[in-house]
Amino acid sequence: MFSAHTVSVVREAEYALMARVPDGALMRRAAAGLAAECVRLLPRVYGSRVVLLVGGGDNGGDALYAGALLAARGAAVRALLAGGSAHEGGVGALRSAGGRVRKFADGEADGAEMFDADLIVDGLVGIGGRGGLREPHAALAVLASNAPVPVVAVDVPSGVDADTGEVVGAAVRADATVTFGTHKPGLFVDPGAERAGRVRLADIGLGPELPGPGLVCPQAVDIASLLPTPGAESDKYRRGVLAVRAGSDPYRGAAVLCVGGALRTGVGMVRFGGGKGVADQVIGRWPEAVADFRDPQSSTDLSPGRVAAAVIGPGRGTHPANADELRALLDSDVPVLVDADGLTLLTGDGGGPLAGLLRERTAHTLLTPHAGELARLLDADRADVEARRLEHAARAADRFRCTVLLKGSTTVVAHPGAPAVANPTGTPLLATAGSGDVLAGSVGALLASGLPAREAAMCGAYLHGRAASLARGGAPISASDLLDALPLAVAELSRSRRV
Ligand SMILES: NC(=O)C1=CN([C@@H]2O[C@H](COP(=O)(O)OP(=O)(O)OC[C@H]3O[C@@H](n4cnc5c(N)ncnc54)[C@H](O)[C@@H]3O)[C@@H](O)[C@H]2O)[C@@H](O)CC1
Ligand SMILES: Nc1ncnc2c1ncn2[C@@H]1O[C@H](COP(=O)(O)OP(=O)(O)O)[C@@H](O)[C@H]1O
Ligand SMILES: [K+]
Repeated sequence: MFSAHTVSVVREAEYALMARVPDGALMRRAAAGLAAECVRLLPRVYGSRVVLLVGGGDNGGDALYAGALLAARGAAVRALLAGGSAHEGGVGALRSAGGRVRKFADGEADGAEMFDADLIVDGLVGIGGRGGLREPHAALAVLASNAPVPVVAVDVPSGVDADTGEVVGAAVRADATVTFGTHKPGLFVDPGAERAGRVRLADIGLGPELPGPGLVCPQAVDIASLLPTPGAESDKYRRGVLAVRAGSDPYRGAAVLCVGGALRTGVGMVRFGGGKGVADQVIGRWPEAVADFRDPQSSTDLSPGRVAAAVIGPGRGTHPANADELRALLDSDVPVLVDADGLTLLTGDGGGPLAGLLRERTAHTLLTPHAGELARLLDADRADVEARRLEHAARAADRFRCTVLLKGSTTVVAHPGAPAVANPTGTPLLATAGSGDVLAGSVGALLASGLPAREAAMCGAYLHGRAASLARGGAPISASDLLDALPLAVAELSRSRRV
């Protein structure tokens, strides 16, 4: 599990560590880690051309000391200083090692050194960056991103907010980022994650000073250890029965995809509740599902003994009868996942009785909105939700006192009082109709297997993203392809558990 800490936490930890180590030791450790990554990225060090982009703070200092280490090994290192001042010790070290330093003039559009370089090191701003990049930093960031040369970012790509991943205006697009002491949340959450490239953590001895993380990014082994596996004594009831309330006459496919997502993730049984037209379609595709034609609003089917969890919403409709159905589910003691039309009902909940029920629930509850749905739930702007995904998911989790999985370019999971989760898997190919219905079924299956909502959400999002990558080897996929690939993703994780 990768851990990330916010800037204020990192600063506090750094102060505590600095009190115990000699002056300048941390920067030298950081520079050594950065230089090692540069060596990995260069075809060879001796005779290579390295350009450092250097801002006025310690981020620039790291770049300068790393440049000095490379210059000492025979690289031709040039530093372009953005602004009037730069870390004095770093400038001195680079010059002593044979590197050259020049100021990048305001309004200069050239930066020719960059286009001839073998590597560009982005030391414009790190965790001290505030707001969008100013000039000449912004111009340098654009030139570096356009040069056909690998870029390594120091601590965070300049222009990316380290805490949120937000990008306002120009930002460096790095091939690799060397981050110090701990990961920063913005390296795992888009749009920042997309700018960071491959992220490597350089140890500067900060670990003992750090409290628990603010955000985690689970890896295959973490998901594998959470994933329920049937044991010798398992039967279909012990493995978990999932109630699916998805689909309606106009949207029958949503029911088929949601039930399929559950079955292909692994569940004891799916009980599908809905009208005859849609139920026939579900059973036609998935004969192993059990169709329930009883009044869907009746809560008699919702005792925890009968079903272990329920999914409601995909393609279900937003009529008053659907609101009654949702109310009955929220009123039960069964873990519930609310998606799509279920979220719309929550949004249009005049006076908030449904939201009130949500807040009072003691059973696990999970909302799975995309950015548009979350914006409506919070009465916020969709663009703001996409720019600052963690903040908005956390706000919804606090407001509704439940777990929130926000879908999109980076899927994030928020749960009151627990570290946020950034999902590392997935591809933009997932942006295709019906893939959210598959996710809802898949996460529902994990809830029914007994995982708590936060863990079910992180496992389901991980599997869904892996399934998309495995489905057609990078070619476009449809939601149905995801169903075929989900078992491959589960099997891949099972293998990683055995290693
Ligand atoms: N504090 C420590 O113990 C350590 C810090 N380290 C490095 O130090 C960095 C933090 O250094 P600083 O606190 O000096 O901060 P930074 O160097 O990240 O940024 C501050 C500088 O950037 C300028 N700046 C801020 N926002 C800007 C914007 N939007 N446009 C243009 N210029 C902007 C400021 O005027 C200032 O000159 C870390 O990211 C890391 O690279 C490492 O050396 C490890 C140890
Ligand atoms: N740009 C993207 N990159 C990665 N995943 C994405 C992207 N856009 C959407 N997704 C994923 O695709 C799925 C789409 O779900 P959703 O928006 O509910 O669509 P639908 O309602 O058509 O099923 C979600 O799992 C989401 O995280
Ligand atoms: K940087």
